[in-house]
Amino acid sequence: MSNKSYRMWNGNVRDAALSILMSIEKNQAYSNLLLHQTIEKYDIELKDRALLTEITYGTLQHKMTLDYYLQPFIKGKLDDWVRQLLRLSLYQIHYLDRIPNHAAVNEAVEIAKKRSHKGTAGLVNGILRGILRQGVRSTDEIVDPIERLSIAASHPLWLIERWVKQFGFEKAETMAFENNIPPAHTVRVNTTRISVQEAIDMLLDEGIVARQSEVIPECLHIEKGQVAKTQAYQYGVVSIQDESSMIPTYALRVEPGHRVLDMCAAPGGKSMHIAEKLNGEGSLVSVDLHPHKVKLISDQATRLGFENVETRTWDSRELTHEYDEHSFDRILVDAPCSGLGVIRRKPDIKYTKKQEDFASLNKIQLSLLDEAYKLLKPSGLIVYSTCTIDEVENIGTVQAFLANHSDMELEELNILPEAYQHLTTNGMIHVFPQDFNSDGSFVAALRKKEKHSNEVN
Ligand SMILES: C[S@@+](CC[C@H](N)C(=O)[O-])C[C@H]1O[C@@H](n2cnc3c(N)ncnc32)[C@H](O)[C@@H]1O
Repeated sequence: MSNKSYRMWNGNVRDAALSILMSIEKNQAYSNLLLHQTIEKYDIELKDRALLTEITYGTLQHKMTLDYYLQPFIKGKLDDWVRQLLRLSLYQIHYLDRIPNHAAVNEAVEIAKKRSHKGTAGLVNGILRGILRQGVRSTDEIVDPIERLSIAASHPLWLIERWVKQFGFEKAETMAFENNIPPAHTVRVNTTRISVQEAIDMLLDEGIVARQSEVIPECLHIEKGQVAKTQAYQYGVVSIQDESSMIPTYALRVEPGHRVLDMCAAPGGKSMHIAEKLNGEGSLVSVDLHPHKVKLISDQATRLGFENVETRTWDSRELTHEYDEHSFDRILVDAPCSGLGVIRRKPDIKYTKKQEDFASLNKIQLSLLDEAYKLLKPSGLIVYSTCTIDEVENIGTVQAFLANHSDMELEELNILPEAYQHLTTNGMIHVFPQDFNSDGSFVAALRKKEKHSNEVN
């Protein structure tokens, strides 16, 4: 059977989920992008869209647990697509109460018939009916607690071992299970245009139910409806952004009139938050490596109506070729990272990241910070942020940077909203997904001293 002969969407949700999962497994696509593209391309209706998203994400999130459940029922080798079909069918049987078990089995058998022949359909039928009769084994049977957590929460063993070492078992366990829960939907109100209450009312007029966050004042939690298609979004009243992604702009202490640089800016979420804080006074240069990504930043600036945002396609490790040293009051380095804080949005991350990735990321992060240092005015501020919770990329990178720059020091994060204060230490904050139901992230604020200590006297 060639999976390639299949269109992503032929009107059957499970069949589409199977095709998407196959592409992700072969590393041909990222889960969030492929799902989004498929939904948009085929204009899949709301009901099917919700089920397709749930089955695709759920199967991916629980992949290792599903394989553990399936293993006793499988004799011999299976084609990849058959295994994937079994996983997504068992996901529905085990995790989704509203889908009758016989419907999940019948759908699987029909798909197997269409994609192959009666023999495969019989095999799928036999395995799934065997599971319905006997039930699945419990992960409690796994003796070693770290191995058990790895299977029960479906995260690779090395990752659980790493987290237990860095944060202790309890925190690692909570985070691993939290990663399998759908993320909150949040937006940021463009308070240069409208008050938070006016934004809530405007969204409600379009059928969107939103409430103000108790953490960041300009953040709204969306409780019902899709914001991306609303006029409130199109007219630049709100922007879609995770709440913890709003922290770096606070830490940057942007004031109207500042000259600000965002060195890793695409798709532009934090850049636009900075532009809102500038409120039309001062300027922002938003840089990213790839032209197609830089276009996304310009599109956002146009949507929000900011004229003081300049976008550039450049390698930010070489920005001193373009700008004089000491040019900027504020610099954001929202660095490329492993993304371990956003596993809820992109479950494939937990299976594709490798131990060896951390060293190369650490190197890029430090090069970006070194370049930022040169471009920063004396007494200016660099904010280093990531969407990972890994200590090597976070505290590790900051410490290595500080060791090489004696005139830089950590700046207290007392500027952050009150709810975050208990998580800040020495100018750094680590937010875990379980803390506020937001993405996991890290932020450090680094101030350049007025004069280098060697220059005193
Ligand atoms: C975490 S994302 C930034 C998200 C963005 N700040 C936002 O809030 O929407 C990191 C970005 O860094 C960019 N990047 C990676 N290496 C870079 C480099 N050497 N120079 C400039 N941008 C780079 C990537 O293309 C990616 O868009």
